Amino acid sequence: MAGHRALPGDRPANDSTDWAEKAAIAAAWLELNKRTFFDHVVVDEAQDLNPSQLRFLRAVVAPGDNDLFICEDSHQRIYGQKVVLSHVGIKVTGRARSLRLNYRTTAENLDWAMHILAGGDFTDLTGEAEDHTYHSARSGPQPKVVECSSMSDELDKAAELIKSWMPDDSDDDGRAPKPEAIAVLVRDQYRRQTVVSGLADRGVQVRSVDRENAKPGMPLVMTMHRAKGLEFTHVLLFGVHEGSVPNALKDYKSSEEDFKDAMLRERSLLYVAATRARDVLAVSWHGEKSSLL
Ligand SMILES: Nc1ncnc2c1ncn2[C@@H]1O[C@H](COP(=O)(O)OP(=O)(O)OP(=O)(O)O)[C@@H](O)[C@H]1O
Repeated sequence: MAGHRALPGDRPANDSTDWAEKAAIAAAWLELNKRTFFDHVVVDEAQDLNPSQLRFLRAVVAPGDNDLFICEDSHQRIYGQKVVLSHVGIKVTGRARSLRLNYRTTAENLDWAMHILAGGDFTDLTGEAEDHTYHSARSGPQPKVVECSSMSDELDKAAELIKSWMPDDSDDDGRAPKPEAIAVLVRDQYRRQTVVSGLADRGVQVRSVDRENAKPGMPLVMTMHRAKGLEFTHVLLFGVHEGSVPNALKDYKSSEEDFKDAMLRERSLLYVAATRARDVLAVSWHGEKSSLL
């Protein structure tokens, strides 16, 4: 079994090639020399791998029963471009299965999150259109939608919400959330800093989380990208306004195809962020409401 994690922050291992190029070179070497190193490889979050990384994974494992086990969710593709597995030599025809039951979040939160996906045109790694229907057997409150008049107002409302979510000393029935199970998710590091200091000014101490593991004891503030794969009992999506989520995407305006794909990733980012909430979800913005909402 092998593990590989590709993150946007991956830096070139030396000055000449980046990780995608290394994967392409390694795949070509393995194919040319007819070498494999593993009998079985399990891949998670495969929607975020690029073609050369997938080609490398195909090349490094010996063809046989259960050689490659790939988990992917095209709705959570927040990095990279669309890939079709058959184009990189991975044949899955007739062997792919869709999982539709969400164990994490409530039906109310899931419905809200699926509504964001509904405007997108998603395809899975087999190249088939992906439908947006998931189910949850759990239920809870409707997501809270908080329109604010200014940044200061949005921070005031965020502080109120977090205080109301914080465990009360008198709670001893075990149902109060742990502080670190409360998260504020923001678009970028700049907004993260604004939220951390704005909440501190309002008497709410929170912990900013970057690459390190989150420590317990305080609510957490992190980017939506950083929250991928994590879950919290309470989540506030802060600053969901036009120009933030979706981002301005100025770099993609020259090609319609690239722009559409970048917009799909923005949709996925908001979907990923919303589905981090197990129980309680709130979303706030000021200015122009996000067109994805
Ligand atoms: N069969 C199950 N019964 C009860 N709870 C489950 C079951 N499977 C998963 N869960 C719970 O659902 C949540 C999500 O599970 P998991 O992280 O494995 O899903 P995932 O598909 O990797 O999520 P994502 O990709 O959205 O981060 C976790 O809290 C996990 O404990």
